[in-house]
Amino acid sequence: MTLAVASNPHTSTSHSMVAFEGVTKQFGGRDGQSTFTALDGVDLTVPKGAITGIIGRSGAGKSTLIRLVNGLELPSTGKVLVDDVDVAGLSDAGLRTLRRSIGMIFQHFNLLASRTVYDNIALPLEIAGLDRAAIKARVAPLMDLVGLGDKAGRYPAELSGGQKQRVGIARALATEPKLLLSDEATSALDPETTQSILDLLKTINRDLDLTVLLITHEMEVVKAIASHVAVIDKGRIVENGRTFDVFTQPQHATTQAMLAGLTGSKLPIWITSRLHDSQQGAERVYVRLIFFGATSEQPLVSGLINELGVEVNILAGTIDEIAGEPYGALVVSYPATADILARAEQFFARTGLKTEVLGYGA
Ligand SMILES: Nc1ncnc2c1ncn2[C@@H]1O[C@H](COP(=O)(O)OP(=O)(O)OP(=O)(O)O)[C@@H](O)[C@H]1O
Repeated sequence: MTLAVASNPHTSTSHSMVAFEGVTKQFGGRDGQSTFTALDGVDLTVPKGAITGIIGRSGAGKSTLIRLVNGLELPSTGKVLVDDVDVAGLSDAGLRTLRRSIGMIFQHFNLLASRTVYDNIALPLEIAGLDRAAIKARVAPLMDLVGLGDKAGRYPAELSGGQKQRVGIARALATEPKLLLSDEATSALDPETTQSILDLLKTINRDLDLTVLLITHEMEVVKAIASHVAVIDKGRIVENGRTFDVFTQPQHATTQAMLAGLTGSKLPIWITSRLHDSQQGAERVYVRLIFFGATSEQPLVSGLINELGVEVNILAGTIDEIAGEPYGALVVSYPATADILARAEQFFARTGLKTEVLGYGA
């Protein structure tokens, strides 16, 4: 572990690869300019060995957050620790060592057009002063790992977007980093290519035990591979935790808005238009049934129908996977008589099925 320093005996026992502690970042303020607060009191830990997503809209502060990790920016107040080392306290040599231990991939790949695939991947190793034999020993297996074993002599202009990002990933891995930063790495790719790059990142995370911190504005990316997520809005972390928890029970309005449609939370207009809040005189109740964990594997819809002894209409739904865990949401309606409502409540309590009453209607 290249970053371990003698003054910190706890480095190997820490569970966080990156820790933001009360980080604020302001820009401007000189020559009469007004200051702009890009990050405001950010507290966040990035667990070792996991894939963590930071999601937010354009201008939320994602790039600033990532640039603080490799010391391209320094916090105005607070601390950024990488493997327990305070980035702001590093000497130039320490900063160079830090940057070699952090790989980075970009939305537009940032390959050198005049260099072949092999030479692009070799570049960080040349800069680090490795000899030709050592470079070859490192680059050849990396090309195989990213599936470009037969493209060594090709130039970036001869590659597809997905292949370019594979070169970017191999280059990022050349110095055997412990942390990979991904800045919108799939935003310029089509959905199918995005999926193949996300699969590759997942494989690398697992096989190389590499911590991944990715920033994105695409919920799909987080949902597909990130076990942990932080939602950033106007420079503040408004919500964070396990992706499954945040996506199935979003607490903040920004998260809810960004998730609309992704996890079956947005209802079709033909349903919302017939709903009202009052139970008074309503014929039917509209309920969202949420399946996850143990409840995703049981025949609970047929159980509900049997229990109530009336027809249950299924109106909308989604069955999906979030960060590798099954998740489903079904919107159903059934008669809103006192007896049936009470029996449904009992059924939900007994089975542990999570539900949400959406409203009442005809
Ligand atoms: N060097 C700088 N000087 C002044 N303002 C800056 C600087 N860097 C970033 N900002 C401002 O800080 C805010 C956050 O920018 P940042 O690039 O971190 O957002 P982002 O979430 O990555 O957005 P995007 O997805 O559009 O890249 C923006 O309003 C931006 O204009």
